[in-house]
Amino acid sequence: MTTNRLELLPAVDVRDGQAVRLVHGESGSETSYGDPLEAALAWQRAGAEWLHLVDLDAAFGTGDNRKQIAEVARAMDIKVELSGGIRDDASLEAALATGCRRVNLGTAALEAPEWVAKVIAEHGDKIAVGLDVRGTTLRGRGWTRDGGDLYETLARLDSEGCARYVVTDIAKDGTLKGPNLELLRNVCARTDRPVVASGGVSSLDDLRAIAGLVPEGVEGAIVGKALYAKAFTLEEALEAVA
Ligand SMILES: O=C(O)c1ccccc1N[C@@H]1O[C@H](COP(=O)(O)O)[C@@H](O)[C@H]1O
Repeated sequence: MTTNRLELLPAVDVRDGQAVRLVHGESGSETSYGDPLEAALAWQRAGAEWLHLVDLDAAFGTGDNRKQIAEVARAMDIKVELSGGIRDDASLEAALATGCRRVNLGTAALEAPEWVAKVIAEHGDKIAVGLDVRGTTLRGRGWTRDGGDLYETLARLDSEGCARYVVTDIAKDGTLKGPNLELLRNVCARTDRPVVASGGVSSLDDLRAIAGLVPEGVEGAIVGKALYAKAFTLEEALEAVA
């Protein structure tokens, strides 16, 4: 169900215990922004309704930050979208046990389609799928491996009842080069499920442009680097899309 106002999801991506931002999702491109809990609490204090919380080590397969991620999720009064390394029953159960509002499945949607269909049927809108793309090719395992065609996978997930998609243009992610509005429009044209935009937001005008796609099915936007780089404040961002 889409709302009229664009939802904003400030991001806290955790690598090796630190809040970081990557460029194009590339391992080794990290800029560190300190303690993840402090970052998350700062976004909550600034008025966020959602937190997009990512275990990057689990996504890359370089370990995990599960205990710390659970502490952050549990400390939040706001809704949490949790992702990274949720690929089987045990990791899904652990993620949902944090009290998060929903989880985002990436690699599993590409490599374990039967399991994903099963958990969509079991958990409904607690499951979103992250469609992380280069061009129209999906990428999994920390965005290091090709995982099939965007629109074929979208059609399959739609038929299985997937409630929502988080669409990331990897070429834009962490670059402050503006969102891929064409990609968002194209995905919205192929599904009636809400879409959360991710990647490239650099300015309040970018957020206003994404907000202009709400009637087409965009429900929210993840904002990372721009907030950490202080291109604008979260308060200004919330005001811009109000
Ligand atoms: O958010 C990133 O910058 C990122 C970079 C590289 C890989 C993953 C990234 N993010 C999130 O990870 C999940 C996918 O994890 P998995 O494939 O399910 O283990 C995806 O939803 C992104 O939100």
